[in-house]
Amino acid sequence: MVNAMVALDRVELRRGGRVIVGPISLRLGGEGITMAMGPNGAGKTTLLRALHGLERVSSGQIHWDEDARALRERQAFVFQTPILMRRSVLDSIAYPLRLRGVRRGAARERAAECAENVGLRVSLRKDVSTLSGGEKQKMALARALIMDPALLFLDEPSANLDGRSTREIEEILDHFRARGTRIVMSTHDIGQARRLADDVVFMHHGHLVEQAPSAAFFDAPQSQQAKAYLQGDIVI
Ligand SMILES: Nc1ncnc2c1ncn2[C@@H]1O[C@H](COP(=O)(O)OP(=O)(O)OP(=O)(O)O)[C@@H](O)[C@H]1O
Repeated sequence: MVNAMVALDRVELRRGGRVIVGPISLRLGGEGITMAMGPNGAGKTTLLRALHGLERVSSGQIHWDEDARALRERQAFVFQTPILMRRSVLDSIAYPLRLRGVRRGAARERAAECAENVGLRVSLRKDVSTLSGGEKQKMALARALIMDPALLFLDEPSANLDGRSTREIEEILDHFRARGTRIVMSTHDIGQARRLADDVVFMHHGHLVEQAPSAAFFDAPQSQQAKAYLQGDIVI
């Protein structure tokens, strides 16, 4: 297990003629669950996407530690709105394995196990387009987990889920953290953040406002913006 994972050095992302994130400098360690928090439009999704390599950085640098290379070779992203393919649930989950040349029978067998692990209790022969929002999210999580990722990004993974499904997802994430999966995720669910986070990155208007271990952040947030956000007030 690595002790440090990634350092952002004055990273800025500009889109449409304006800065949407940055400049941000921060360092993330190599273990546990980092929770990106902050109001709508704070830049959480953009930050996660940039870390996953989906967004071009306009200036500054993202330095991955030498030891983090092994993590990066096995990374996955669960999007807020799952990407759907015109396939059955089983074949959608199996898809990443099929892409890597795993035979259909073996890939489907593993896909069924992953569906079971995330509590996806539907017929796996169904077309994914017929799933409910929460079921689609679980399908997306199963599809990410089938690769047994070492580094997992999740953008509000339980935004569409009811309480029970949310807890099921949290148990799964807990389980993967315990197995050493490094998780970086975002949520607006403060209860979820308290339950899961090891450390918090709090953003506002594209800037990093605060970064702290979870207990310190929730017990004694330092910034007015974080205090307001945690109290459910409007963040100015
Ligand atoms: N491709 C883009 N072009 C222009 N602006 C963008 C682009 N992507 C994101 N933005 C803007 O950047 C800002 C940050 O967006 P982002 O989705 O990262 O925020 P967020 O913290 O994840 O928000 P939410 O909690 O609402 O999901 C927003 O103002 C958004 O409109």
